[in-house]
Amino acid sequence: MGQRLIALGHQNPGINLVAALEHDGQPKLGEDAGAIAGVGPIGLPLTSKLDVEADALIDFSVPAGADRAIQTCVDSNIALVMATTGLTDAQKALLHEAAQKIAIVWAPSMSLAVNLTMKLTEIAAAALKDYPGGADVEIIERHHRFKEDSPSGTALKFGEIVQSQMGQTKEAHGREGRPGERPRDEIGYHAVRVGDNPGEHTIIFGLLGETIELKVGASNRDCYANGALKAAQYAAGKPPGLYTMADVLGL
Ligand SMILES: NC(=O)C1=CN([C@@H]2O[C@H](COP(=O)(O)OP(=O)(O)OC[C@H]3O[C@@H](n4cnc5c(N)ncnc54)[C@H](OP(=O)(O)O)[C@@H]3O)[C@@H](O)[C@H]2O)C=CC1
Ligand SMILES: O=C(O)C1=N[C@H](C(=O)O)C[C@H](O)C1
Repeated sequence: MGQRLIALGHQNPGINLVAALEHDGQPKLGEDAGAIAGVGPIGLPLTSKLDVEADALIDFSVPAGADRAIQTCVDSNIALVMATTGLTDAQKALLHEAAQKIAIVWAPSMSLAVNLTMKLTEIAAAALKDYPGGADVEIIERHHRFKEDSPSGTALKFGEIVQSQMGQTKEAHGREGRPGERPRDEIGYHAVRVGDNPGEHTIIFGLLGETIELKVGASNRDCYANGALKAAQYAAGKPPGLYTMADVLGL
């Protein structure tokens, strides 16, 4: 994601890239970030410390990196776009705390199509919450083989949206053996890891007699990078608070 952020940020006239950050142990520190991202040298060496003025920082890294990103933004009083998934409960609490001091856009998916599908999911879940006989909700996600967290942050967010409307109390992560009849008040999650898939989510509402499926998929990762750049523009200069991609996109 870092490489696409650099490439698309460099091409975007509304963005001025001032630093490209990596962790202390990254062997490419000092190399030009544009060259690494495939757009040719842009005069920004990969660095592990933010030592220039900036309006916003975008974090696509790992949970350990997210901690440092939050601290850097609070210390430097700059806006944060938190795109990293798989955060611990303690890190989520830290984000809420930091949002008292700085503007933070926090979303498991920066994609317009995904965030719009979240709205559609909310509508479907609200409409089906009292459906006679019950509606079974299953969420299937597919991602590339390199993904470290499962299920995806986006799948969990879809589940949260469904749960907020329909009130399910149980979760199932895959099924095997003889788990028996499916409880009505369960959300099922299924994480598929295949090749270089940039991300697909399907939310199934299964009724007796018919089925609704909401499906959203990326063709490449630029939807996430462009969304994150838009979120940075939105958050720069905003008062402290926790903002969503729905805020950024006006959904
Ligand atoms: N919100 C959204 O729209 C999206 C979110 N994501 C999320 O973003 C995150 C990154 O995804 P992706 O780019 O595919 O992952 P990658 O593994 O390709 O990149 C992770 C980057 O973080 C670096 N890193 C590793 N350890 C640390 C550390 N301790 N501190 C700081 N940086 C570190 C890695 O460096 P090194 O190469 O040396 O290991 C690498 O550059 C994931 O959580 C993913 O789920 C992804 C796409 C969209
Ligand atoms: O790791 C990825 O690739 C992605 N991660 C995010 C997630 O966990 O939801 C968003 C997107 O689906 C791509």
